[in-house]
Amino acid sequence: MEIIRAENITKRFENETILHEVSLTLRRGEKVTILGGSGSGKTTFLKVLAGLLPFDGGSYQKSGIKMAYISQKPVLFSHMTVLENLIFPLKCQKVKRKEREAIGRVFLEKSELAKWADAYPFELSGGQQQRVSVARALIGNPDLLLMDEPFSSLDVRLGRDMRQWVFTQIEERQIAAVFVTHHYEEAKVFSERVLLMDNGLLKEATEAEIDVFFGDGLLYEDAYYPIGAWRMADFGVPVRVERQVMLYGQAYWSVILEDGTQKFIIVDENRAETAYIAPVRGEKDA
Ligand SMILES: Nc1ncnc2c1ncn2[C@@H]1O[C@H](COP(=O)(O)OP(=O)(O)OP(=O)(O)O)[C@@H](O)[C@H]1O
Repeated sequence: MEIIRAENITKRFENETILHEVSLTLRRGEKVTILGGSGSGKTTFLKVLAGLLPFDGGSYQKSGIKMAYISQKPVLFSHMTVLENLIFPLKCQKVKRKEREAIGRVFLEKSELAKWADAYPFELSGGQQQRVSVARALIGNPDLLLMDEPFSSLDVRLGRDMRQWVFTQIEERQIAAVFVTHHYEEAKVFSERVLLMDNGLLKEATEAEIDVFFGDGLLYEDAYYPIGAWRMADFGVPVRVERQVMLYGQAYWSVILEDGTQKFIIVDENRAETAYIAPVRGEKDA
């Protein structure tokens, strides 16, 4: 059974078109991952699906489902305790106080937050606040979970444990989910369907494109260049710039070193004095 159908969604901010006729249909319990470069429009699309942003063109239909949205950064009510924040969705669903507090305490236990039940958000670290956000999204028993890199602010162990817990909940309760991530393992493990947002266009991603996205290679003019391990260039090395290659919004430069070898480099715009040099086709980095 279809739960949402978004067709040809166009979204503009001022005069710039951010989403170009993006379509997505989801069935009950279906899980998709969306990958894409920074600024490609993933968050914008997720917010449109969540009903948090209006759109300019296309159509969006939902069957009467409960949705929850987990943003990159936690958004909690500052005047409510952790427990009150957590059980807010149950309050909206008119679950009795005693019952919702009991459910809340189980969720607090699962998210290793039991001792913070009566604390206020400002007393928690960013990672702890995010755990409250994640638990709050699940507690209301959603049919569809929209997740925007929810585990990226957690440390490695907690991120892994939370991810496992959320994935298990999604599986057991047949929750449909749209998951935006930069994490290879998350994308592969989580869903069979991986979509790629490329400058506001959403398309199915091939295995090769997924590998490219995760920095394992560069597809250019039908050739595949492994670029797995980045090396920092000595900026003193003179290079002759050949051409620029655009890939998922990222500019690579093909350059020739003095000894004639060709390299692909990414110039880190935040640190103009550094460049990252990648090995060219066939070359394995040490
Ligand atoms: N409220 C806004 N007003 C104007 N422009 C916006 C607004 N929100 C987002 N944008 C622009 O829309 C584009 C897409 O942003 P979006 O946050 O959807 O990207 P993203 O793919 O989620 O990126 P990231 O992976 O870095 O989170 C960006 O160029 C961004 O600057």
